[in-house]
Amino acid sequence: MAEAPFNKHFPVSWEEMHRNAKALAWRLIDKGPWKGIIAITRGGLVPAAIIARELEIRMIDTVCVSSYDHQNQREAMVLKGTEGSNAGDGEGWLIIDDLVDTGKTAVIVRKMLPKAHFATVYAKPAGRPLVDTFITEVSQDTWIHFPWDIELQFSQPIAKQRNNG
Ligand SMILES: O=P(O)(O)OC[C@H]1O[C@H](OP(=O)(O)OP(=O)(O)O)[C@H](O)[C@@H]1O
Ligand SMILES: O=c1[nH]c(=O)c2nc[nH]c2[nH]1
Ligand SMILES: [Mg+2]
Repeated sequence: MAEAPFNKHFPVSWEEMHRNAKALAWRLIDKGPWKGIIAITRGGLVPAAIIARELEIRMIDTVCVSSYDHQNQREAMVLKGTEGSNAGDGEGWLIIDDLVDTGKTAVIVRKMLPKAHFATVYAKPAGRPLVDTFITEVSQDTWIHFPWDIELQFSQPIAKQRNNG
């Protein structure tokens, strides 16, 4: 699959992630009650844990999907679906992921749980129509760097990043 041109970089700290996941919990509390959460691994695990804590949800399961090797999107692999969970068609359940980008992962998981409420912390325009609730939108050519993927190091001035395309 062609490599997406990510011209902009959007690093997210643990504090921002916590704050935004909590903001998502605030949006979701009045849309409940929720029977449980399906976290899309691995990125959905962190916001799912924060939302589960805030909404006092203890029924949590996973759908395991992998579709990127770092920034290169490839065919999505479903490593585990909803078999064994009691989510049924998803009615009353929350699906949580860190972000929706092209929306491919969301399409796959929505098919498994057509009646679930799909919520992400971040959304890019191509995936946005597939999400019921999200907090922050970034442009399609932005790569979001999550705190579990990064470490502190020197960063180029924005002007230099622009010049390098
Ligand atoms: O909207 P899409 O274009 O499908 O991209 C979004 C998905 O990609 C990332 O997961 P990834 O497949 O990289 O696996 P990971 O969560 O284990 O890092 C991210 O966590 C979303 O699940
Ligand atoms: O860490 C990530 N940042 C992103 O912007 C992204 N898009 C798809 N998958 C992603 N993973
Ligand atoms: Mg993921």
